[in-house]
Amino acid sequence: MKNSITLEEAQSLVFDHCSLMESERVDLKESFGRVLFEDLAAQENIPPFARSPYDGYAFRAQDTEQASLKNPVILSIIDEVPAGYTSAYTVESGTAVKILTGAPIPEGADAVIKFEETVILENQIKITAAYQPGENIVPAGEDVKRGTRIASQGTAITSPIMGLIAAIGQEDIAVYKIPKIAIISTGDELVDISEPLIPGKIRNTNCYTLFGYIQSIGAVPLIIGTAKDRKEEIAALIERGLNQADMVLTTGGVSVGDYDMVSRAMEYLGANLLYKKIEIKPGSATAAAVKDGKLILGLSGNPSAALTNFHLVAVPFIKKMAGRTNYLNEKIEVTLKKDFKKESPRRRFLRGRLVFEEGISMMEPTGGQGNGILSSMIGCNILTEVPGGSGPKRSGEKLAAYLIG
Ligand SMILES: Nc1nc2c(c(=O)[nH]1)N[C@H]1C(S)=C(S)[C@@H](COP(=O)(O)OP(=O)(O)OC[C@H]3O[C@@H](n4cnc5c(N)ncnc54)[C@H](O)[C@@H]3O)O[C@H]1N2
Ligand code: MOO
Repeated sequence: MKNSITLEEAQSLVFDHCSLMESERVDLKESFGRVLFEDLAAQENIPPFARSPYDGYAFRAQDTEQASLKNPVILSIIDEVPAGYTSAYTVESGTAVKILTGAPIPEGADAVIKFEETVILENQIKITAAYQPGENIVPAGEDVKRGTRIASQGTAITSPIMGLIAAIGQEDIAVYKIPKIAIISTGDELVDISEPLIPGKIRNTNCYTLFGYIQSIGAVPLIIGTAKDRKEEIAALIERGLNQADMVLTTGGVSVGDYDMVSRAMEYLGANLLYKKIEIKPGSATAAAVKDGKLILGLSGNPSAALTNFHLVAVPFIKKMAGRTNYLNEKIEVTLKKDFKKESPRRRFLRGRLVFEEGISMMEPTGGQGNGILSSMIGCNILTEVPGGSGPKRSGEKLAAYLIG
């Protein structure tokens, strides 16, 4: 077991114990946000045939080689092809087929003229300019060529990917199963929303905040319950969580106090403790263990300490387990919009919002930075890093930040 490690060491220790979810097949309509278990390639060209992007006439470009205002070319209309149909005729020299937007280019034709650019005579059209082969023709495979990869394994399915899956005619897709995440709250002081708030007690907020965040990353939260500060009670709930879910999150009871029982409960269960304490602020109070191949991550009771760890350790882990190949928080550079007056003897993460001002990425703090403050998580979409050993930071200074969510 390691004590007091860096964030990166903690991430690498938990990633080493990450088993990817198995696969299942889902209907296309159920696939939004699911993670692809297979590479998707186009078996056919999209679109499948060369088509007209305009309402007009299809003809042979060669017929118009000498065409000009003074020397117009007259072509006979031999057929009409609306979208959804094909023409039975072959366009020979001197002929044209009336074509509607989206219809396949008839055999023999290699150019299209828009209605408004022709003079329409009875059963004939007049063309007064030369057209090049391929002009006004959308080739087969313009969007995606046969054999091209549309999306890779490990990608979360987005709306355009859904559309392209439809384009290749796949009704169902292999995806990773959705991970279930157990949430356990610990602390004698906690009461749930339905219970009276008697002196000395506080409402359990962590459980609901985590519930929402877990849903927001496409995993399924399971509230297992609240344990008093007794290692046996916590261990029993962790055991239940391990039986029902793919990973267990606890909150509270991970610091050094007499009642901080979570790591003791992990040991009591026979779990393999990976680490205690990460060198970050907030969120140093934490512990991680593995049992039955599943991760048990002990988060702090303090809401922002818990959420800093959640976003920097638990979320990448859950995304990785869910099959995502892009599971790490994206790192960007931001300019501080306001001073941060405190010193940071230890590496610190500030809660804020990414805003753009005159093209510059700025960090606007979302509120108080104390480790017990939850309200500054509202609107927070980046955690900005103040390196350990820093003095106060002034507005205008540039810092690294991690996108969360
Ligand atoms: N002597 C020391 N004391 C503390 C240290 C230390 O290094 N030496 N570290 C402090 C830091 S930093 C933190 S963070 C906390 C971590 O404490 P725990 O993670 O063990 O959490 P608790 O003590 O159980 O609770 C802390 C705080 O959060 C409230 N809480 C707990 N659960 C919930 C919940 N589900 N919803 C809302 N709020 C919750 C709890 O009532 C406490 O106020 O330790 C410091 N102490
Ligand atoms: O140790 Mo606390 O978890 O930094 O805020």
